[in-house]
Amino acid sequence: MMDRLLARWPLLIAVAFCVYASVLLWNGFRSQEQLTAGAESRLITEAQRQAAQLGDFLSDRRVDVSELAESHEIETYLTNKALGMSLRYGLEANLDSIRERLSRWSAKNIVRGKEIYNRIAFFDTDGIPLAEVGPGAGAIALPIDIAAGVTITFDREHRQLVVTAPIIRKKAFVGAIMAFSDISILSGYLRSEPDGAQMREALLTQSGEDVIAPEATPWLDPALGRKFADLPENRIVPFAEIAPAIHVGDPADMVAVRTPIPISPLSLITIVGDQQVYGHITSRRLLYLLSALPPLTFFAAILLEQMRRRHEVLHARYIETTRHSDELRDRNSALSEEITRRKEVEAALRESEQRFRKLFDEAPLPSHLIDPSDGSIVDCNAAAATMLGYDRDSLRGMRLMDIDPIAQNREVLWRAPSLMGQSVQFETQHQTRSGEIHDVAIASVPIDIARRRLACMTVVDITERKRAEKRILHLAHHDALTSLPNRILLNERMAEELHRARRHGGHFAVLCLDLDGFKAINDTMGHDAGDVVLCTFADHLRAMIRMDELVARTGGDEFAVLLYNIPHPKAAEQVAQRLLDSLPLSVDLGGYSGTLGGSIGIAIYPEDGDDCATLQKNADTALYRAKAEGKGRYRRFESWMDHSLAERRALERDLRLAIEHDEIEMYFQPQFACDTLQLTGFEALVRWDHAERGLVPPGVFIPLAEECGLIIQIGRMVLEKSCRLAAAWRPRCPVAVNLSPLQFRDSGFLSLLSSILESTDFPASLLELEVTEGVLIKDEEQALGTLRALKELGVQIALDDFGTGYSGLSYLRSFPFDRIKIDKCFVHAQEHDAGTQTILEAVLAMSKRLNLRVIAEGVETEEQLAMLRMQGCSEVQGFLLGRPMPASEVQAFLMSTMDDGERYGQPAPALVAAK
Ligand SMILES: Nc1nc2c(ncn2[C@@H]2O[C@H](COP(=O)(O)O[C@H]3[C@@H](O)[C@H](n4cnc5c(=O)[nH]c(N)nc54)O[C@@H]3COP(=O)(O)O)[C@@H](O)[C@H]2O)c(=O)[nH]1
Repeated sequence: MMDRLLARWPLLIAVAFCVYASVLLWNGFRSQEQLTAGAESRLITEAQRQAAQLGDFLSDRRVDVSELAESHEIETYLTNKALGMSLRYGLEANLDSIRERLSRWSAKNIVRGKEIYNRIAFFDTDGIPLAEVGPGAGAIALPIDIAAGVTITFDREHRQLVVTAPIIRKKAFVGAIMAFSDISILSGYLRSEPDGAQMREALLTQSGEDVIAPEATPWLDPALGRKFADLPENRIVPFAEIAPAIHVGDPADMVAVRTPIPISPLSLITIVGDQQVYGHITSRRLLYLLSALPPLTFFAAILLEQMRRRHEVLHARYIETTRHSDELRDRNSALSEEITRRKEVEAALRESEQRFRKLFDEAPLPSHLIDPSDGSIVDCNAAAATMLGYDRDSLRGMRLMDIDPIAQNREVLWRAPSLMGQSVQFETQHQTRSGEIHDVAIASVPIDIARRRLACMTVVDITERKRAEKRILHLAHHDALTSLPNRILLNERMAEELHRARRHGGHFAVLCLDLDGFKAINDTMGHDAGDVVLCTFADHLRAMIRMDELVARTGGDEFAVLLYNIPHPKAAEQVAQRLLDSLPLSVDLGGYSGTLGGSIGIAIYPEDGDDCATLQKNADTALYRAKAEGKGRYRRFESWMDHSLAERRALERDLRLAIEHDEIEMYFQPQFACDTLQLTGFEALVRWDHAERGLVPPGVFIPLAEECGLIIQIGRMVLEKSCRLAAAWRPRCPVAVNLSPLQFRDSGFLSLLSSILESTDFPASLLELEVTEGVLIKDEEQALGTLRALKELGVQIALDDFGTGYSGLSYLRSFPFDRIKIDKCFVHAQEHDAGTQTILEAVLAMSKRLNLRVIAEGVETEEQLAMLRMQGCSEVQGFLLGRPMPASEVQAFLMSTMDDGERYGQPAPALVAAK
């Protein structure tokens, strides 16, 4: 900023000078004004003083004439006349004395040696002179303005001043005294400086027609008198304004002023050279000239500044032009190099084009040359023509959209990039001449041929890959058995719905369904039957749930329903109720017809969870609750249900402590031969007597231990204790130990078992391991291997809980079981359900054929025992015959049984065999 200002220093100085000069000029103008006013005032005062002198002279004349009119001679005459005195004998004498008086008086009024008055006369009321001195002029014109008193008038004809004093007696005009003076008497008072002097004076009558001056007054032409008479009083007027044509010296340099002379009809005209008035004052012209100086300086500075700027611009342009010409020279040489290089490149390009043409034509992959500006097929190779079923010439005239039905949708993928010379890859579809659609992958590269920017599109037929992808995608998101969406798709849809609900609000619900009774069918009727059941139930669900809602299979017999954007939470419960109302579902399994029930757990967003995992977990918790409350019902998740989770954690903690402190005890429940009721062995069952919780049933803590892995430790302890205790019993007696799936699959289990058998010295043949179907279903091959290895150790193997799991009768054939254990629910159900009875009979018949022993557990009544006997069951276990007892009581029980041997008949085969 400062630099820019400093660069303009001439302009700044000019501005400063202008300001300074303007102030000086302003002051000059002001003092010139004051001096002019002073000079003019002096001239006017001088003129007024001169006019006052003349006025005084005239005033004296009035007094003179007035005194005459008052003189006693006239008084006497008038009195005598009034008394009727005759002219001859008296009045004439009076008139003589008046004449004498007039004569005396005239002789007395002398100026510059000359009598002032030419004539003095006493007139009667008719204007007839009664007495007079001086040359007579006859009567005067009447009337006289008596109200005006003594007046001074100008007699044009005789160029004389007339002083008239009317004589009034008793308010009546009785005569007048009039004195006549040559006007030259006044001009004697006027100043005139004819020899080049500047000031001149003249008198002018009111009308301006008469001029009184001491000399010839060419400057006061009577023709101009009117103009002079009209001049404003006591105002200085340039002479040139009044009489431009009159030359008195230089009229342009003269000024005039009119000053009225008191008590007379005359004005004093004074003209003065303006040099005389304003001579000592700076010329206005000079001041005006000087006042032009600042703006001129300013404009000159601006001009200089503009010239400076222009110079700067021109200088900059000069430098720029020099630089450009240098650049131009450099570019010219670069251009000629470029031209040479381009020629070389063009030659190489031509060669490359020829090579490309050959490659393109003979390429095994279909290829098209497309003009991206209009999508026309410029060329294609033989492979492309073959693939599409056209000849090459026909294809050349077509457009891409003629062979690509969705080309328009794909245009955005390739057109603009191709126009900009970019390579792109995209997938689309091509239609053959016969209408067949192929999925294709296109690799498009830009290519310039004959100065045209083209896209070379190489086509790969991916129809098969697409089909496979679709299949894989479907399989990844759907259950292979029922074709329902699987858990993955459920999770995806749930995540989408969660996103929607979070943004726009609203509710959605997850319903978890579990089939009641499925396991029994699966176990007894086999996997194929189970599959039919699952498919039937899936179809039923699909039919019950709206098309726009999602039904998924999430596990074995577990299903889920996703209800999108439900209007209110109750809607989910209504759907659940409608589903339950549609159950139980009848299934026809080739001769056997059964029914399927279900339980439902509901979780609703956002009340029951605000993320997918929580909602699913809570729906599962609610399902668990529904089943725990008796199946065939729905439950919506409630927060207290979560408390059971907290409770579960506390239980886990206590269980760990119990294992640590060896608080887990062994109980043993006796087993008997069904027909003789002779003791055949014991089942080892754990008991946990908690200091505060009391007796915690294994049905509670064993599943928990399985979930948290503690079952490995408990199982080892149970096995070890059972073998150790049983080894001490006499007589030796078989003991069945429950083996959890986790233990079964534990890689160290076989060596653990061997070492326990060895350390406890318990015969392997007396040990029976009870396994459930759960150990088999995951990996049948491995399970079979483990079972065979166990058999090689010499232990017995029983299939526990038969009828409640997934397995069917086929398992009995495939795996080396020694005994199967019919679950207590079958034992209880057979009493009033003919179907269960039939299944039981079939199982027993098949076991017999396979030479398998069958033990039925949960026998509580004589009726149940009787039925089992009737059906040919080999062994029984149940509260009717003996409850689980502490280890400490087993030996006594064993002894009593032996003592009471007759009551129970012969020992069961196993016991016998053990002996
Ligand atoms: N892996 C292990 N599992 C074990 C072990 N100890 C027990 N368990 C399993 O816990 C479940 C419940 O066992 P429990 O409460 O001990 O019940 C057993 C019997 O008391 C009960 N039973 C026997 N007779 C009757 C009867 O007449 N009525 C009736 N209501 N219940 C009766 O049956 C259970 C024995 O079942 P099972 O093993 O299937 O033969 C249970 O599943 C046990 O397996 C262990 O050490 N390891």
